[in-house]
Amino acid sequence: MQYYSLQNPQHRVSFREAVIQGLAPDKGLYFPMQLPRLEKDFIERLEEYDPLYIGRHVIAPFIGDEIPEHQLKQIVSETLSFPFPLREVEPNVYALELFHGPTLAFKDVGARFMAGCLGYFRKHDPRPVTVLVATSGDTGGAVANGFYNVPGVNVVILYPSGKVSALQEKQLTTLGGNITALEIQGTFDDCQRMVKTAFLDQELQEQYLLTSANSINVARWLPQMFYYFLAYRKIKQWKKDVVFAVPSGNFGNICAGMLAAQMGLPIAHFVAATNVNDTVPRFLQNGQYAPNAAVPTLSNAMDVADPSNFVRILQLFSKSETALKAKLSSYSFTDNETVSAIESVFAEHHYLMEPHGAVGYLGLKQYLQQSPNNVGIFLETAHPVKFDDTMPEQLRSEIHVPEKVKQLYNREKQSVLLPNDYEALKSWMMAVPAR
Ligand SMILES: N[C@@H](CCOP(=O)(O)O)C(=O)O
Repeated sequence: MQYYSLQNPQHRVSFREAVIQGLAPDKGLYFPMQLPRLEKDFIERLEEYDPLYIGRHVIAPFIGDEIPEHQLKQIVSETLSFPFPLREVEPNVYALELFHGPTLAFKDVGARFMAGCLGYFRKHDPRPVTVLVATSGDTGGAVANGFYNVPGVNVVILYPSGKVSALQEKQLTTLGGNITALEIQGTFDDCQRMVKTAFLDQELQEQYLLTSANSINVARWLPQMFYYFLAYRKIKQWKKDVVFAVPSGNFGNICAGMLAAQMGLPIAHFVAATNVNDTVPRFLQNGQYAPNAAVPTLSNAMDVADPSNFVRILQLFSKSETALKAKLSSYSFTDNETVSAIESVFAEHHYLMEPHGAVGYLGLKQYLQQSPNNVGIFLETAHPVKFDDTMPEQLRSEIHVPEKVKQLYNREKQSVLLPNDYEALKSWMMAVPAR
C-alpha cells in the first residue's frame, strides 16, 4: 500500500515512511492510494472471528509486507488488550464503551498501535525519533502512556494551559523519562498549528527526526476502525439498520468509521456530534468551511475549531458534498444540553455518561427522531472520572474511581510553560540537546 499527500497526489510514500514522517513535507495528510474492499464472506461471518484476528485482517492491507505477520500479531494483541463493551442504555440506543484501556479514553487504541509500529520501524535505526503531539485532553495521556519507555523515541506533548481536566493533565505531565509536556498559553488549534509548522521547519528537521502522534499520522488514525468492526461483530444479528453517533473533535475517529463502511462494513449512517465548536455542522448546512476561534466547553477534548481529518472525510467521498450528506449528519450541542442529557439519562436509565459521550448521545437521539426504524450506537469515548471536576455535582459520588487513577492524584505535575508562539517552541527545541 502506498500513501499520497492530500496536498499533492504525486507525492507518494510507503506505510513505513508515512508513519515516520507523520505529515507530508507539503503539510498534507497522507491518504491510502486504494481503499481495500473486504470479502463479503468475512463480513457475513464476523461474529465467528476472534477480535484479534479481525483487527489483523482489517489493518493488514494498509501495511502490506512492511511489518512481518508475527510482529503485526503482537502489535494488534497489545493494542486490543482490553474490552469494548456495548451497553443498552434505552430501547434502540446503545453505548459503545471505549474507555477501558490504560488511560481511560478511546485514544489508547491508536496510541498503542502507533507505538508498536514506530517501535518496530525504529529498532535497527540508531537515530532517536521525536514525537510531537498536540492535545485537547485525551490524546496526550494516551500517547504518553503508549510511548513511555519505548527505546529510541522521545515525546513532546503540547497542551492548552488551563483547558484540560485535572486528571487529563496528571496523565500527560507526570510520567517524566522520555515524555515532556509543554503547556501552551493558547487553544488546542494553536498547539496543532505549532506542531504542523514544526514539520516544515528545515532547521528543526536538521536537529530532529520528527513525527506526529495525532490522528494525522496514519498509524494513529487507521486502527480506530477496529471499534466499528468489533461493535458490528456483536450486533450482526440485529435486523435493523445501524447508525453510529460519534462525539467529534479532530474527526479522526468518525473518519476511520467511514473508512470501515467504505471497506464493506454495513453501517447505514454516521452522526458527527460536536459541542459548540461547530465548524462541520455549519459546513453541512451551508457548504462553507469557516472555523471560528475555539470555545472552551465541558467536553474539552472536542474543543477543536479546525478538525484536521475533515479533509480525509471529503476525500473518502471524492469531495462530493451530496454523497457525503447522504452518509453523514452533524449536530452541535451546548454545555447546558450536555448536562441535562447526563442528568436525565442517569435519572431514567441509571447509565452515567461523561460530557463527550453525552454529546454523542444527543446527536444520536436527534438523528433517530427523523429515522425511528434505525438502531443507534453512540461512542462513549472516555471514563466519567476524567471529568470529575466538571460532572454535575450530585452525580460525582456515582463515579467509580479505578485503582490506577488513585495513584495518579499524588504524582507531581512537570511541565514547561510557553507562550502561544511558534518561535518559542522552536527556541525551546533548539536549546535542548537533540531528543
Ligand atoms: N480530541 C483530541 C484532539 C486531538 O485529536 P487526535 O485524535 O488527532 O489526536 C485530544 O483529546 O487531544
